[in-house]
This record gives sequence, structure tokens and C-alpha cells, in this order.
Amino acid sequence: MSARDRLRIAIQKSGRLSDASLDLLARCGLTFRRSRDKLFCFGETLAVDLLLVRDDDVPNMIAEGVCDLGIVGRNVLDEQFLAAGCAGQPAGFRELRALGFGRCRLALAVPQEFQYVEPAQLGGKRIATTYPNLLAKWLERAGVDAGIVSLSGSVEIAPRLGTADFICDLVSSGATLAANQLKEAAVVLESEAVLAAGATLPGDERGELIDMLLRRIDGVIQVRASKLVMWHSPRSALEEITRLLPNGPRPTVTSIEGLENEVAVQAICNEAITWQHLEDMKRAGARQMLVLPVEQMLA
Ligand SMILES: Nc1ncnc2c1ncn2[C@@H]1O[C@H](COP(=O)(O)OP(=O)(O)OP(=O)(O)O)[C@@H](O)[C@H]1O
Ligand SMILES: O=P(O)(O)OC[C@H]1O[C@H](OP(=O)(O)OP(=O)(O)O)[C@H](O)[C@@H]1O
Ligand SMILES: [Mg+2]
Repeated sequence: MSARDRLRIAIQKSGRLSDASLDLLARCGLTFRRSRDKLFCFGETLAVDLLLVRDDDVPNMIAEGVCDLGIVGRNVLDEQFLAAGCAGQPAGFRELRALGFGRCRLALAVPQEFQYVEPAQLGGKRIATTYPNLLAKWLERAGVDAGIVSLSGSVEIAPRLGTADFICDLVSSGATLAANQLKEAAVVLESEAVLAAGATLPGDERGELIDMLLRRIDGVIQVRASKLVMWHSPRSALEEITRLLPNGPRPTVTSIEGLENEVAVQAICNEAITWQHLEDMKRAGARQMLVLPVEQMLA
């Protein structure tokens, strides 16, 4: 087998997406031998190797055929997709799957004292960002003519330095904005880590490997979101409690020896169970609630 018969996946070498990307691939059954320079990892279990790179380089490496797949934030992928379009080139990469980690949003932020109501207030102002193409598209859709100040980092400080009036940057908890006396005003893009691939998938063994990997990724994502919820409650409260759970699962109901009106219930939920869910269930009569992770699932 020549080296390029093997599938190559590019992931972020060191950053917010690195551990979760490696964890996802491990859950898909891939293990790697790390080379000494740690930029190339040879796949031991399957003919799938890893390249460890800066996240910004992932889309172009796919477009150039250096690798077949990549894990990168949608924010980076979409920005570079639009940039290629502006340069009159086909992008050569696309999103195959949303992966459910690295969630954040590209947001417009304004000084805390600014009363933001609508995009029209941005007209004629300067907005600093590292995502000029995504911002330009959003402004165009909103019909607003504003100046875009392209920076390569430390965007949050621009309003204080007077180089811009507002900013457009990634936000998760909002702590960075608050530390810079800014507040979120509008969401430009909801982002998370995505699996990216070339415009067309390889038709050889690599294509088969991609199909298999996609099936495993889909399974991992489904299981990750799934929880087994268990509780005790009066039989009469069962329907109301079940309705409180996301997606109204079909519960398995077991009677409890010696307690005629009580039941033990378990249900698989395919969405996150929050404390609020549990408190609502408790108010409706549920007790002894347990939420357990699902390890593997075969329908
Ligand atoms: N605060 C955040 N919370 C959650 N996800 C985030 C957050 N900030 C960024 N991300 C996501 O993680 C990706 C990688 O972020 P990171 O800060 O590690 O990138 P970077 O500094 O550009 O790294 P590199 O050195 O690889 O260029 C971002 O493109 C985004 O998709
Ligand atoms: O809303 P928050 O939870 O505060 O997160 C937002 C911050 O996180 C990211 O930066 P990161 O911490 O990755 O540092 P970087 O800008 O050096 O990459 C992003 O660029 C914001 O600055
Ligand atoms: Mg980067």
C-alpha cells in the first residue's frame, strides 16, 4: 500500500479543539503512534493517519489534497469558504458533519453603555474582527454599510484603543467581553467543531474508510447525547413527568414490590438533561432520579 492510499485527517495541534478531536477519533476506534516531531501520527488500528496543524491551515490542506478530512471550527471553515469565493476560486472543502464540541458564536459586541437595538445603528461605524468575510456577509444581509477593520488577534481591545467602534469576535461564556467592558449585541454565526472534507470524496479505499468513519462518528455523537434517566414516582404522575423530558421518550415502567401505586421508570433521552428538567420532574412527583451516560447503543 503506498503512503497516499492511507486516509489523512488534519486536526488542531494545540488549542481548544485538540483534546476533543483526539477523543472523538479514539471513540471511533482509531489509535495512533505519535512521531517524534508530533506533527504526524501513524494510525495503528486502521489506514488512517493524523496531521497536527494550526487550525487555520486545515481548510487549505484539504483543498490541496494534503489531507482528506479535517476537524476545524465552522467559524474558520466558513470564513475561508467565503474568502475563496471573493477571490473567485472554488473553495475545495465543505462541512460533512457537525461534531457537537467547541461550541461558540461569532458575535457582534458593543461597549457596555451602548444601547444596541438594531443593525442599522452600525451604519458608518468601524467594526474590528478576524472574520472580515463572515462579518461582511452579515452586514450585507442586514443592509448595513459599515467599515471592517481586519485584525489578526486581540480584537477586544480595539474599541479602547480607538481603532474601531465595535467588534465581531468569538464568544462562549462572555467573560472576555465583560473583562473588556463590552457586551454581546447580535449573533453573526453559531459555531462548533465540524468534520470537513474535499468537494468530492475519494473513490478509492480512502472513500470506504471515510464512509466507515462517518458511521462511527454518527454513532459516537448519538451516544454522547443520550442519557438513561431513571426515577420513582406515583403511577398517576407518570404521564406528566414523561412529558417534561425532551422529545417525550417511551419509558419502561416496572412495578415496585409492596408499593401498589408506585412505579420505577427508565427512559432513554436523546438530548441533554438539565438540572431544570430534574427540578420540574421533582415538582411533578418524581423521586430518586438518576441520569446515567450511555456507553454504547445498537438499535
Ligand atoms: N471561548 C471558546 N469556547 C468554545 N470554543 C471556542 C472558543 N473560542 C474558540 N473556540 C473554537 O475553537 C477553535 C480553536 O480555538 P483556539 O483559540 O484554540 O484557536 P487558535 O488560537 O486560532 O489556534 P491555532 O494555534 O491552532 O491557530 C476556534 O476556531 C473556535 O471554533
Ligand atoms: O466568551 P469567552 O468564554 O470569554 O471566550 C471568548 C474568547 O475565547 C477565544 O479566545 P481564546 O481564549 O481561545 O484565546 P485566543 O484568542 O488567544 O485564541 C475567543 O477569541 C475569545 O477571546
Ligand atoms: Mg488559529
